[in-house]
Amino acid sequence: MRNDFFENNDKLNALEAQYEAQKIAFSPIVFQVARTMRDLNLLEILSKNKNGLTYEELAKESTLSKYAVQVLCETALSANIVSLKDEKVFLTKIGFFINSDKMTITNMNYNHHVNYLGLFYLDEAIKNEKAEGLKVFGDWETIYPALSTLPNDAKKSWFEFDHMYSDSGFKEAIKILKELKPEKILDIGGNTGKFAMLFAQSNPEIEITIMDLPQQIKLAKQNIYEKDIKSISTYEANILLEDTTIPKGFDIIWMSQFLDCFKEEQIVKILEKIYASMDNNSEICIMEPFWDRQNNETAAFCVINTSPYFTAMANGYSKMFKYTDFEKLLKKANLKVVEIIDNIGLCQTIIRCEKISR
Ligand SMILES: C[S@@+](CC[C@H](N)C(=O)[O-])C[C@H]1O[C@@H](n2cnc3c(N)ncnc32)[C@H](O)[C@@H]1O
Repeated sequence: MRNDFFENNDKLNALEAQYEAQKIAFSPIVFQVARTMRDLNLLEILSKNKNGLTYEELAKESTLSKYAVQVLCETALSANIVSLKDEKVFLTKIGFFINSDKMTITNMNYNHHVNYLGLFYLDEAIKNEKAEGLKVFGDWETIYPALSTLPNDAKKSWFEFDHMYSDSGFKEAIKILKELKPEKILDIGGNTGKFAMLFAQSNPEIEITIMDLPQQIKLAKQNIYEKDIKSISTYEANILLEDTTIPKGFDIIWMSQFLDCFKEEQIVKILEKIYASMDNNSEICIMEPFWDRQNNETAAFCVINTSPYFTAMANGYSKMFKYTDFEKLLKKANLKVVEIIDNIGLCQTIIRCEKISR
């Protein structure tokens, strides 16, 4: 496992560094231009015209004005999204990824529809430890109860982002959980039931219970009903409330991209609550994208840069973890790590833990 990401990152000379700083200063503009070119089909048109197009030709094919095409293409040129040769515009490899790569498309939609407006309030959110950016969608303390009622584009982009990263690990995760031979699994933060339903479809003999907030359980119940799955039950609860207890009798307590929704003190309390529900044979399986356990720097970059969403939009206080920080919380909750499995799906790690005193 590599863990040297972003080391030695101060090697540029002053001029190079100043240029990099301008890329950051103008990054919202470059972002919006790239997205607009993607959404107005300009990148797609260029991808189909391998011999390049003049601004006039691109304007004609896109039914936009020459001014519109040129203003977008010049920013795209400066960002290496297109190249220009003999007055013709060509799509570069970066342009190709912006237009066609699923991960780039999903990240861009999520940043545009969920984060863009709210991140304006990041400084307030950082100071107040409150999701101040969420006011662009309504009067909410955290995004979780708001998820099912977000504007359509935001809701779709949020779920696509969430599902792309966690779903990519589900198949392997199911195999790993099955090998542990559980009879009953509790899926805390099971959201709309995607994991539970996938699990249940191939393992109908194993009982699985989804625990989540009422708004998500409502959607999960609908999905389970539509698929007519009998082995899934639901439990509506806010895990943070003092009087919420974790039901006993589960062999595996599964949490996928759940604990990153909370601050450190809350995570320890949640783990202690779970600990109290466990018997000597039960174990906790946590799936999280830890930035220091990724297998490449691109993935580490994506995971790290999800954290400011938690600050400005989700709750004001949680983040994506560095594993070396997270393991300290497990210790505090008296849990012993028995196995760490990296490279699950796009970016996930599964940690298996049991009670220290077992
Ligand atoms: C990032 S999503 C992860 C969903 C799913 N496990 C996955 O891997 O895609 C976090 C889930 O935790 C739930 N959640 C957040 N705060 C909660 C709380 N206080 N009590 C119970 N569930 C909560 C959210 O409703 C959401 O479904």
